[in-house]
Amino acid sequence: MSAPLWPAPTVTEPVRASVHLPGSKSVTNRALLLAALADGPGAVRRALRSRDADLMVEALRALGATMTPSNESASGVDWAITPGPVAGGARIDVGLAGTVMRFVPPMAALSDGTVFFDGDPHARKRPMGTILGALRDLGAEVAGDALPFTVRGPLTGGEVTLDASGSSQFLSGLLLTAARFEKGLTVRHVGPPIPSQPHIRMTVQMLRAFGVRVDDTEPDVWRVEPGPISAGDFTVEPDLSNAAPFLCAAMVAGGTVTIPGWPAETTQPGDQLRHLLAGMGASVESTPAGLALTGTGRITGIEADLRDVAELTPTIAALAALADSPSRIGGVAHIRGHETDRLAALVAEINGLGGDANETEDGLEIRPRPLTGGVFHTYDDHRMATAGAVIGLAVPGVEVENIATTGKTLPEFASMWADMLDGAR
Ligand SMILES: O=C(O)C1=C[C@@H](OP(=O)(O)O)[C@@H](O)[C@H](O)C1
Ligand SMILES: C=C(OP(=O)(O)O)C(=O)O
Repeated sequence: MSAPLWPAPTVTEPVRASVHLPGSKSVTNRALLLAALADGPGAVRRALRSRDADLMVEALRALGATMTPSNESASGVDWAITPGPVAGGARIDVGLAGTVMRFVPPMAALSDGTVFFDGDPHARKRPMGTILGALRDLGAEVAGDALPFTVRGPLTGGEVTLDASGSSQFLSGLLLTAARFEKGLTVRHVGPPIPSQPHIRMTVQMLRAFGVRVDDTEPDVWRVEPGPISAGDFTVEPDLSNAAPFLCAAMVAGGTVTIPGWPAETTQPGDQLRHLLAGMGASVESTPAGLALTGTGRITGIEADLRDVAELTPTIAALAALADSPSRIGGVAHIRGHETDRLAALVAEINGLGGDANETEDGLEIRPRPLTGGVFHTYDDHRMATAGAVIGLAVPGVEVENIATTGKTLPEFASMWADMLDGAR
């Protein structure tokens, strides 16, 4: 059965909207895991409710934590979390969530029982070998080099060397549980640069917020001291990567989109949107109501290395396909291992609408060419779906396949999009 098609709304008038975004996926899934490993009951507030976050909650429950929701609303959910001894024997569904497949196995290795992991069909293709190899080097019994696999501890920690150039999540995953290893952990990265560095800073900063001592003073070396993870009360920031398509709407249609609650300081890579989108023609300012982006409907192409902000690539590529000058995006070879091969998918779908894009060794080249309507395939990738919605704003007749795939990180995307555009059509 083919997936349903969503007729992407086209705009004819400038947009004027304020868009409240729920919590960051990356912050939510780190906070939930740290709270489940802490030394007593704690709370994670305004946590994202989405497929990836729900998979994390179920994984933590399966490993022995008690997770109780309250105050559920459009801005998220508050979790009361009581850690338990990490239990073996669990079967964990990681879905297509990188944060679940890379962050939970080191926690599972605290148990001396076998824990089984599997996920969506495409999840079996996402790279796992680096982190599973590191767990093996540290003494865990690991069967498999990709999903499905089993992990059995306990491991006591120590030192490990790995090449995290394929995903920053290999490193973040090890660091998040490391304080609970008897000897702590020293991780040394050897290889090409690690992508998504802000996500590593997010890991280190959140570990410190939970009372863990981390030394990151030496380049490419991280030392986590053994000790308790302190229970506390943690509030999640809005998801700035999911702000991307909404901010882009003001660039495509003209007008202003405001995102309330944009943090003054943050480790989220989405914060870079302020500079990236300004470089493509927007004016961006902090206002008392939030971050406000004003666009003119004209988009300038971009030459950018997106290694640090790799998850923004699909949205930037969508804008580039609507720009009036060529774009060149580099530094993102590793996103071939994201929810889908994003470089291949973006080229296929932009060109499928009559565009002019090609892959390079580590990115994309996109040249201006008028686009026409058609089906925008999404490959179960939430960011492909939102990229299709951005293109559809300017191109009549774009139909986005399986818009429900946005539920990975933003289940309300379609209704939020419609609300934002109310009055602009
Ligand atoms: O740690 C995280 O929360 C993430 C790290 C990044 O992964 P990569 O380093 O694989 O790009 C990012 O793209 C992903 O969306 C979320
Ligand atoms: C790469 C992404 O997700 P994941 O956490 O599944 O790696 C993403 O959200 O763009």
